Amino acid sequence: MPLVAGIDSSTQSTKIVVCHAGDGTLVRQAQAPHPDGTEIHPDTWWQALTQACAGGLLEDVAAISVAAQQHGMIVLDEDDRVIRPSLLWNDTRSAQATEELIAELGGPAMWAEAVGSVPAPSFTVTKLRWLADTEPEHARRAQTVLLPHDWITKQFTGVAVTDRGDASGTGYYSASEGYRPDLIRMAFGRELSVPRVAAPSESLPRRHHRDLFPGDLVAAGTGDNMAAALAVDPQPGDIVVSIGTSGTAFAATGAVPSDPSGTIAGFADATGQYLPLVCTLNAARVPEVASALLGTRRAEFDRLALQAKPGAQGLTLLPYLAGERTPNLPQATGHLAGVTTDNLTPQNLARAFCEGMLCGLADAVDALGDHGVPVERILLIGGGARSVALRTIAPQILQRPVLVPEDREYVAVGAARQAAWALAGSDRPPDWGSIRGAEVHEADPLPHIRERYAATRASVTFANR
Ligand SMILES: Nc1ncnc2c1ncn2[C@@H]1O[C@H](COP(=O)(O)OP(=O)(O)O)[C@@H](O)[C@H]1O
Ligand SMILES: O=C(CO)[C@@H](O)[C@H](O)COP(=O)(O)O
Repeated sequence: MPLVAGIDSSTQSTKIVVCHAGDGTLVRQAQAPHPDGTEIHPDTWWQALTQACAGGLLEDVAAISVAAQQHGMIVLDEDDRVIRPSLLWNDTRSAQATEELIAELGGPAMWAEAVGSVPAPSFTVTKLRWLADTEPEHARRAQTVLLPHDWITKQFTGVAVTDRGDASGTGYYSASEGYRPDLIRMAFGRELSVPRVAAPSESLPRRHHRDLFPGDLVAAGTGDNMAAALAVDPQPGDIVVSIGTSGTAFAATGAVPSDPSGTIAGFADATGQYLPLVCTLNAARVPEVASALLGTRRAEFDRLALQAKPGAQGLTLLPYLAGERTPNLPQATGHLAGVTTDNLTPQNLARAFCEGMLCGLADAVDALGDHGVPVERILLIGGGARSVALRTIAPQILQRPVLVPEDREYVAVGAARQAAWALAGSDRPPDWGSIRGAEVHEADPLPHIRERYAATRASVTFANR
């Protein structure tokens, strides 16, 4: 049976899985870390990819596909050289540019109508405005704008190609109408060259880096959330919640809900359908920060959080440690509220950091429900899904059964499935059995924790950072 590989170049690391093309059986995998920061030179991703491929990881692989963190802006000059490090999805310095662009098109509803989403500072279009305003010399040299997965794919194929899923996060691409060069002009002052949008199962010839990947075919690739959807194949009623650097909640739908409030991004998926998605900036790193403060390893942190009573005796965290995208508070900081002489224990602190982060995701799930997306159960993935504390507390806060599929790098698996689809040349992706071996977590919902979280948020005035 031929082998295929999926590459996930996400915020914190590059992960690669090699699978059987026919049924998705995992054969081997590798990963390499990325440095911290909200601005990264693409060469760094290439170094991590090369490191993960060491020892012939891709040597007998027939087709590969690259999925990557969405939205990052990579600008190339006329010789296809990277002009400056990429501003990532979690870089909030284009907040002012975002406000300006929303107003210039006539308000949020006009954006939702034009491209399916109201831009947040994550979106590429806002970073283009920031570049034009702040670094005119770099802007002057820019000829092409790419996303992270486009750039990595180009290293193998030599051509600038993207897919509708990742393109739908730029802010200048409409899943129904294609590119909107007028919006690039509006943001940047002139047009830029953009990658061709490949069909979902298209394959491209590999032209470069035979040393890393001797096989012939490269699939179109996609954004990391779109690849995760391809891996777990959410059915009607399933909401995928991913706890990575970002927290995301999304569903696969035939039609996209148009949300002029900007809470729900109207992304396209990697198959020809849609992926309405809510994204927070603060997810796995929230408990990580508390764990570092407490000097605990992960298992010990989880034990502490589960020793505390639900509600952490009133300790409430608003988890906006990195600013926030949903709700739209790019300059916000985190708040720990309700501290008393009795409740500031390591157990309560651990629990409050888990609960606060999950309350943000519960709001995200509710937003999808409020816009008509059926919400019956949660499929929990991402690095944070490995935490016993988060798995246990999630059904209490998300107030639905939580299924945790077997421990896999689902973004990389989805990319591998896209590679298998391109290799097969079939109408539909091959059946890989999606969420095999899922563990089901159920618990009585604890709405009072969310009510206190909402009341705390309503009581806080968010100062600038
Ligand atoms: N066992 C675990 N318990 C809690 N968090 C974990 C565990 N394993 C990994 N993580 C967290 O998962 C995060 C990485 O998740 P991942 O989905 O790979 O992120 P990204 O896609 O943003 O690079 C890290 O912040 C790490 O702390
Ligand atoms: O911006 C979004 C979604 O719109 C993020 O979900 C990024 O795509 C980064 O994902 P992770 O690396 O955190 O998984």
